[in-house]
Amino acid sequence: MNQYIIETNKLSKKFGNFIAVDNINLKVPKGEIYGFLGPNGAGKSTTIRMLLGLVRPTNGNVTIFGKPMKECRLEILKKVGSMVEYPSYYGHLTAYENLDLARRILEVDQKEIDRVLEIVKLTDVKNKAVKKFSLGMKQRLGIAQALLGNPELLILDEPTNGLDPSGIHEIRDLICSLPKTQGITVFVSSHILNEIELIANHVGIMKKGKLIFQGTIDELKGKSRTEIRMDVRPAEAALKQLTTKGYTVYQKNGLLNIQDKGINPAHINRELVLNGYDVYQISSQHDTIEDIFLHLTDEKE
Ligand SMILES: Nc1ncnc2c1ncn2[C@@H]1O[C@H](COP(=O)(O)OP(=O)(O)OP(=O)(O)O)[C@@H](O)[C@H]1O
Repeated sequence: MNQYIIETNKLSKKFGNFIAVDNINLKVPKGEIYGFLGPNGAGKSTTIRMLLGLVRPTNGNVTIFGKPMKECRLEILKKVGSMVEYPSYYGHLTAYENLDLARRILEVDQKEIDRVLEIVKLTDVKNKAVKKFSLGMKQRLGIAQALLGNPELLILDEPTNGLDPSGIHEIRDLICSLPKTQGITVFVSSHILNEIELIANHVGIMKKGKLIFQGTIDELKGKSRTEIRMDVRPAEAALKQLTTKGYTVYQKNGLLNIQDKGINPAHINRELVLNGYDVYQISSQHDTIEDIFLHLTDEKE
């Protein structure tokens, strides 16, 4: 079988003349947590709706479990669990009763209810009315519902939206456990990199409908730039010296700055000192992964 659980080929969606999703080629490896990132309006939800067959692509196609969505929709969706909006429940019914309704519609065995409640750690409160649940508990119940029938793939659209830090923590731990304990591949969207960085091994980053990055978290970190700041005198002459050596240098507030990938402050320091410049101060700073994300998704760029 194909090594990718989800693959899209030039997947696109237009609403009138507006291109919400523009030619994206997603590759989601089996057994991994794939973080689907991007600012609000970048096209994440529209993509997810196409993955679930809820929205028809304008162009391109979706392959899940190696099968084409267009022809094998029902067969595929039997093995996919999803939570794409705030889940809605009957507040006066218990967690168990709500899941019982859902599992009847899905035609899965009643035993599934206790299994999924255990995974999301809601067994102790299964007989409590859902109206008494916190938002975090409701989200966990939504994930429990998505797990009914033991899917191979779970698709979650912003599952931590609106949660407090402890609720976020609970959902994060739960998502992290799923590939290991249940062998499930998880595709999860978020507009917050920090959340995804802690759980995902692979990420796709959307900006204005385009997939501008796809790869591992380590590959994303590899895009980090180093910024070197120096107090060198005389500054003008030092700037010329470094420029002739091929560095792109600019002057700001009397200091010289170089911003690039893979530059070494020790090499620059040596170059300056050996050529008779006085280096009063030199510092280097790496982009954090958050800086890289903001830089990639910056609307101005
Ligand atoms: N049915 C629709 N008709 C017209 N435009 C739409 C429709 N659905 C989405 N859009 C537009 O497509 C763009 C992408 O929306 P989408 O919801 O996919 O983004 P998103 O990345 O999920 O952001 P958010 O997190 O805010 O939902 C937005 O500009 C949105 O206004």
